[in-house]
Amino acid sequence: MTTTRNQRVTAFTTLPSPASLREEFPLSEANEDLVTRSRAEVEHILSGEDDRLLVVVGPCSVHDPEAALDYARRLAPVARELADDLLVVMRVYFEKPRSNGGWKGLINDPGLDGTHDVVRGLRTARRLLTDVLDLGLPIACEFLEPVSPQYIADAVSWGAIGARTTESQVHRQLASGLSMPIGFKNGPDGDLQSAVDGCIVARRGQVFFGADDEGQAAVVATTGNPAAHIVLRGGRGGPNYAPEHIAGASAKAATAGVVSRIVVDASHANSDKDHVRQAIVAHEIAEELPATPALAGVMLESFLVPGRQDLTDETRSSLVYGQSVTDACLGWGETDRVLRELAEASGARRAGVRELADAAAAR
Ligand SMILES: O=C[C@H](O)[C@H](O)COP(=O)(O)O
Ligand SMILES: C=C(OP(=O)(O)O)C(=O)O
Repeated sequence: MTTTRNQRVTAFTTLPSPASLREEFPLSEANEDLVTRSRAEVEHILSGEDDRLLVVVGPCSVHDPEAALDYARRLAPVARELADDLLVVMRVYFEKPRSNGGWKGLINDPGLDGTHDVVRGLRTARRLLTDVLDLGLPIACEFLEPVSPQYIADAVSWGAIGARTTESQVHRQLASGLSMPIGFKNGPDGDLQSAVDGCIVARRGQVFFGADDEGQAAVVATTGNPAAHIVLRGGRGGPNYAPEHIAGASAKAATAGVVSRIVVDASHANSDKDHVRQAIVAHEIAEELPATPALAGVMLESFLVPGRQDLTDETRSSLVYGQSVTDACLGWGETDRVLRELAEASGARRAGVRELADAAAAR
């Protein structure tokens, strides 16, 4: 007997249903409130109703849930302290898009060793999400696999569609149905139009292939996501975090009828993936912030220990605790300093806006 089916498939492993995993690791009522409230706060920052600065900060990728939680325990009190000026959302990224192969994140390969125990990855991810929420921190994720959001998105307050998938119809459709604001990165080559187009498509209701709560293949119909917005992350031609880049992107977004406030990623091609440079970029953004009204938020890649390390068969058992195995990150000490610098700049911008409003009211 010959067959034309699945000639290159070696295995199908059935996943637990999203509903059963959520039942195993449920969100408490307090955590549901936190997710709902923080999603609304992000939306209000994007619309300008909330004049604080959104800061999406945390490891490039989670490879060690204990170290990520350790990081969250340090971030949570700082986030609370700076909450008048910043809305801090922690990067808890489980899915990594790779340029030319490599480890694809904790959900895909929680053992970091090519064993790809995805069911364990989903459980580990969900447990960490609930632990981070328990500390009072809202969560940011990149969504990469079209079905994985069903397992984790209820815990997420800000989502990204990454540079490598911003042109993908599958990801744009997915964003149209996600319950939180979604940032579309500009393309790896620096192309802004792909992010604008992503926002346009995501704003509209879509019909596409997906999975329902029971994990059953389904046709998904969505309302559209009005909070889809642009994230500037630099490109092959260089960085794009300067005030003129932000103003240009904002004008382009406004013309296209999408959210015109912008998030800037201080990492990736805006800092040439150099964590030392990332702190300089964040400093420049802070300096310009009072005169950059269209800037809604900043993304930082940060972990406990500065820099990055290679994940290989040789290093797997002796990895440095709290250091990134993907992109280089700011260390905790520098992160704390940068967050305070951004809070001060955001405070100055808020005071300036209030002064202008008072002056207008007095006229
Ligand atoms: O943020 C992470 C990385 O920039 C992205 O996943 C690509 O990484 P790579 O170029 O090392 O594959
Ligand atoms: C992969 C990421 O970024 P980008 O899509 O901008 O490369 C990321 O933020 O982890």
